[in-house]
Amino acid sequence: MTVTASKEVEVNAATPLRTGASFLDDLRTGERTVFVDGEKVKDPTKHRAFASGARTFARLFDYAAAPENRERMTYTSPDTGGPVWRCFQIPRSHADLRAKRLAAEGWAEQTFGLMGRTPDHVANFFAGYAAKPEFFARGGAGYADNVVNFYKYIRDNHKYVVYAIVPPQIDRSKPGHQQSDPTLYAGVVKETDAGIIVSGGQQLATGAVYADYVQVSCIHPLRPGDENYAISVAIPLNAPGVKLYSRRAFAMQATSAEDYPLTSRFDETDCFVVLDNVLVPWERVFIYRNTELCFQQWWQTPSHSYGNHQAQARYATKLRFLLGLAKRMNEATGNDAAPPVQVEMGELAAYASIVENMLLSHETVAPIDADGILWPSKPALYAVMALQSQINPHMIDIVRELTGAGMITLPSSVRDFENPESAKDIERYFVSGKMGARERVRLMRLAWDFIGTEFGNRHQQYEKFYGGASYLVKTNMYRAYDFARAGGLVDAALNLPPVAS
Ligand SMILES: Cc1cc2nc3c(=O)[nH]c(=O)nc-3n(C[C@H](O)[C@H](O)[C@H](O)COP(=O)(O)OP(=O)(O)OC[C@H]3O[C@@H](n4cnc5c(N)ncnc54)[C@H](O)[C@@H]3O)c2cc1C
Repeated sequence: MTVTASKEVEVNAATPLRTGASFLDDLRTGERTVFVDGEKVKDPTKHRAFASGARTFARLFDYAAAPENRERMTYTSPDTGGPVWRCFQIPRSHADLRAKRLAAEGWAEQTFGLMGRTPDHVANFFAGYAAKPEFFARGGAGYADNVVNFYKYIRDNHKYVVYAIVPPQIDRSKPGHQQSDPTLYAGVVKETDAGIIVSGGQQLATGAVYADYVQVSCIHPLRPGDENYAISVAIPLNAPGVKLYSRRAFAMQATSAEDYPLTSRFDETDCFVVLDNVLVPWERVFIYRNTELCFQQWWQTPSHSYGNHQAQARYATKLRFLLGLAKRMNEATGNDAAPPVQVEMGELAAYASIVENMLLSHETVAPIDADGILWPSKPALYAVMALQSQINPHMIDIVRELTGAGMITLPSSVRDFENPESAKDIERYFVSGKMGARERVRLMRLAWDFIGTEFGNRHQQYEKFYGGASYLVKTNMYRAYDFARAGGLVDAALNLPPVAS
């Protein structure tokens, strides 16, 4: 949208911040192709699998648009002068990155860290791309403009982008072009004047049911012969030929919000994406048939660092929630004051504090490059990501250990409170020293939904894999660590002067 200002300077008019109501309207009329449970979904805002998730996303939009959160959640678009989400801000100072973290925590606190791909995740990747247009220019004229223009468009119009950047797990022993059919992996199959035609499948677009665009690219290293998969493009989720296959929708199993307090609100869904001859106009192509740029886009721009700075702010929030839950459960069981329990809680608190403080370290040990762009500390980022697949299950195990049968010894559902005959016993026996039966049952249900339900278990898989398989994340850490300094110490030890006799 452009208007002419009085002094005849052309400026872009600011699009008002997106509200929950406008997001739900867009979703209702978006006509995307989503399959779940044998059904083609007409309207995700009405379908049992997605309606409650849609309402949660709507609340996030409203939270960011609320005047009292404006300073925290938005900054001023340099192009329109209007407020836009802070996740799009390209940090140029340590204070900028801190402001971005506070915004990420603002949204994460609304979901207790239980939604990973909120609209600030991939937005941060695009901020990282836009910070380094010269990287994309290496692929040829026009690609830098394409990525910057798309970034400005999604920033100034408050668009929600997700990504599918991992090839399907069909046969990992072979590269894409040697699979039984080379069009199984998402890649270019034809080039036209209007754009490229993309076909194939890609995993795993979390949040895609609710988003406006999906970035399709590849984070795995590609080999010679894989050029067709070496692309980075943005595709509207309602473009002809885009199909989303949702995994089992946990919200459909939530018999009541009382019994499944988290499942019933925070299922963001994960979708396998199928592209069936989808036309991507050239303006939405950022990398084209270039294996080197496709791989390096994550590391030679700050995209991966910005996106995962947000992810770590979300994770730190979730761990704070876990600590709170464990504490409340100990209070309910009466074990809170037991010294061995406090030792276990101290261990949990140590892990949570490491994550929190490494997040702060992203900000304080962040170098600013020659272009004035701030890069969050890579060693601090990858140290936690590399260990997350180990510490997360260990922390969950400690909570399981602490609660004994507390999350299982519960009435079958909230309806047992409604039957006077069962309610009498439940109100009498399901109490704790400090809590009435209803309060205790609600707490333990919350814990079980966090840990034990399908929703809770998917989260453990999420924390292991959202940033890639751990052997790959550890490779990122290997690349980020200052081995020269470490090796220098050993050299110094080997060259110590002789000990005087
Ligand atoms: C809940 C969830 C949500 C996700 N959301 C998204 C998303 O929004 N967008 C997105 O693009 N991706 C997302 N991902 C990540 C992504 O789709 C993959 O799960 C992730 O990159 C790992 O790839 P893979 O699952 O194919 O596992 P594989 O690459 O097949 O690896 C599986 C396991 O095999 C072993 N292995 C394989 N090769 C090696 C090797 N060379 N050395 C050592 N061990 C090896 C390791 O144990 C590894 O963990 C998500 C994943 C999950 C679980």
